[in-house]
Amino acid sequence: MAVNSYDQIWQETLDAVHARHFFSEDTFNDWVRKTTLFKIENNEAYVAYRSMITKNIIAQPEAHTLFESTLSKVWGDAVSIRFIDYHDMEKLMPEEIVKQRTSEMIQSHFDPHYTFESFVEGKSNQEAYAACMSCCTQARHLYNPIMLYGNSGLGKTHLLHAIGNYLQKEKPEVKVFYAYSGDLVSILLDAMKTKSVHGNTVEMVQSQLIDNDYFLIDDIQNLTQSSSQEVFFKVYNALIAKNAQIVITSDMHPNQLSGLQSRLVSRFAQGLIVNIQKPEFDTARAILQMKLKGYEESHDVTDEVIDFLAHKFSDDVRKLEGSLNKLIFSATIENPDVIDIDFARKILDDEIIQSKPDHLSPNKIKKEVSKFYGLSYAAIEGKSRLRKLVTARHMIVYLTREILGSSWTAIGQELGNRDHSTIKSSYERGRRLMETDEAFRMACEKIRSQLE
Ligand SMILES: Nc1ncnc2c1ncn2[C@@H]1O[C@H](COP(=O)(O)OP(=O)(O)OP(=O)(O)O)[C@@H](O)[C@H]1O
Repeated sequence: MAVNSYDQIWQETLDAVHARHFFSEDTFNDWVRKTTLFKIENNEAYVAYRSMITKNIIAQPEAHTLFESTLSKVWGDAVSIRFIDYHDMEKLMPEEIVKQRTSEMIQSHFDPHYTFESFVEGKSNQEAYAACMSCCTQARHLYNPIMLYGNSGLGKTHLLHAIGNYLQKEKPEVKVFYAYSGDLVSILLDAMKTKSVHGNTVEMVQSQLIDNDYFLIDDIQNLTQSSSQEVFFKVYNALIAKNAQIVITSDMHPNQLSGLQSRLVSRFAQGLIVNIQKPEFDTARAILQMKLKGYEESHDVTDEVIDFLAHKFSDDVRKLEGSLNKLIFSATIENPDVIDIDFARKILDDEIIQSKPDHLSPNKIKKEVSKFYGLSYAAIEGKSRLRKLVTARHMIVYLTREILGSSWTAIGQELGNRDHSTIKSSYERGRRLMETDEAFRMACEKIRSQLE
């Protein structure tokens, strides 16, 4: 019988005992729950307790009888129970103890908020979303491993948890393992330490890791410890051989993963490598709108604020969320009629200053763009619609908004007092050109690098 099944049986037994209200709520949660069923052999069940208080509670004759009758029902056959001190159990059945510990070590927990439904899809992340979703729904794993890479805060962990949550709900029979790579290293190092005392723990952990249908590892770049990489390599190969799906995340492309053995990196390249980029404006906006749900009644946030946050903090969705949270929190204290751009600027001043390159100003951007296109300020600020002038204006608006997050009005002033809506549509035009016009995009990169 697998260790996990004993856990399940004992869990059911405890729940049934709990339902009888034999123990007070506190006694049950503080003492009775802290027991473990290790084994049932020859109709004898071995249950361990960790403190004498627990023992005194569970071994009273009436309680003992209740446990035995309940466990017999759950087990499907009459059993008698031997309550044993955990440390004695360790001597009696070291192997079971080790199995128990390793199964505790590798249990996976998924954040219930990180689901596919709560993930906003956009051009920047749609491939990653589709790859993760399809590995859950398709019977055959077409891409193995799937590797998601991208900067911090762009939703990689969210997608791994979304896979876990989806599978737990839709396919509960499937076994899913998730770990942050640093935790996986600790699990493996712990196993290596206990090896000499209780048999080969590493092998046990290894076989429990392989006994999964989905294997999700977050931030693989931190798996730098070499003996852990050895074990990981074996586990990885065995999982691929049995067609278990592997999904890995990293903050960089596998080719740049310097701390990992090249044989591992080359294996990652055999699957599907997908880049997650920073959310484009519309996606950042949609993320904010979604995070705002539930607050609409109590807080009126203007569209301009949403646009402002989406421009300013889209490099990292964590910062995007954080800025919105800070606004909502401050609004709860200061109680403004509406969360408008002035309120947002006042509250987020520190964040804006931190993320704004301090050597830059709208004027410096105008200067660099004018130089690049060989145009005078007067021509740029004037009314002529010559193509080169129009392009330069789009470039100034686009860069000033992207880099500095300046308001439409401030940018308009820099461009000969053009109005708010002209600047806004010029920015939209600039954004489209970035996607469709290679020359514009390359010019933008060149100017940006000059500015930096
Ligand atoms: N497209 C999205 N839709 C909704 N929420 C998102 C999206 N992308 C990121 N988030 C949210 O942003 C936060 C940071 O995301 P996450 O932790 O998944 O980033 P990450 O890429 O794993 O970063 P790191 O490499 O630092 O671990 C989370 O709260 C997540 O829910």
